[in-house]
Amino acid sequence: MARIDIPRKSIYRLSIYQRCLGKLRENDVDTVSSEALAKAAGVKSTQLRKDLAYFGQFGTRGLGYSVDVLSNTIAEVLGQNHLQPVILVGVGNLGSALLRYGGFRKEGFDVVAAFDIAPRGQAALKIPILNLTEMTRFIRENQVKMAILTVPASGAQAVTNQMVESGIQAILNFSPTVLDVPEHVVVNSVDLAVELENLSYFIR
Ligand SMILES: NC(=O)c1ccc[n+]([C@@H]2O[C@H](COP(=O)([O-])OP(=O)(O)OC[C@H]3O[C@@H](n4cnc5c(N)ncnc54)[C@H](O)[C@@H]3O)[C@@H](O)[C@H]2O)c1
Repeated sequence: MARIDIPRKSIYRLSIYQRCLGKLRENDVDTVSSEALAKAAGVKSTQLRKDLAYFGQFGTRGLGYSVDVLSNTIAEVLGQNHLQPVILVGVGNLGSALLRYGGFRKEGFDVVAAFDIAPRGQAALKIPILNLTEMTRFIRENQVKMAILTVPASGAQAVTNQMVESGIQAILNFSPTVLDVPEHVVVNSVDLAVELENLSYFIR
C-alpha cells in the first residue's frame, strides 16, 4: 500500500471514522451506511467514500459497511493493532500534565518513558523519567518510532536531531518552533494559541 500518495487529511479523517465506528460497536450496530457514518463524522459521504477507496473496496451497495470489517481495516492502516510505544521529551508543566493523562493507552499509544535535561523524580507519573543522555540508547533498544516534544523552543531542534538520529520517525511537537527534519520524518505541530486565535475570530 503506497502510504505516500494518501493525503494527510484523509489519514486524519480515518481516526475520526474510527471513533464513530467505536461508538457503533459499543451500541452493537453491525452495519452502517456511508451517509450515516459520514454524518456522524461531520463530512460529506462523497468524501468518506473517497477516503476509504484509498484502502480498498468496502461496503455493499444498499447494505452499507460492516462496522467490524471497516473498523479492523482502519485499525490496521493506522497501526492500532498493537500498542505503539511513544516517548516524551521535556517533563515540565505541559509534559507532566500529558504524562498524567491515562487515556493514550486505550487509543493504542503506550508512553513508555520520558526524558529531560534535569529529570526530577515524579512518583505520580508511573513511568521512568530519565536523563536526556539515555534517550538514544532507549529509543534504539525499544525500537521507539514516535515522540512527543514538550521542551522550550530553544532546545527543540537539537532534541529533534538527536531523536531522528536515534530512529524516531514521527513527532508530535508542542514547542513553538518549526522543526527541520528529513523527508522520512513526519511532524505534527500543536499550537493551542493558534486554535484560540481562530476561535476568537468567530466570537466578534
Ligand atoms: N503548543 C501549545 O499549545 C503549547 C502549550 C503550552 C506550552 N507549550 C510549549 O511547550 C513547551 C514546554 O512548556 P512548559 O510550560 O511545560 O515549560 P517548562 O519550563 O515547565 O518545561 C520544560 C521542560 O523541558 C526541560 N528541558 C529544557 N530543555 C531541554 C532539552 N534540551 N532537552 C530535554 N528537556 C529539556 C526542562 O528541564 C523542563 O522540565 C514550551 O516550548 C512551551 O512554549 C506549547
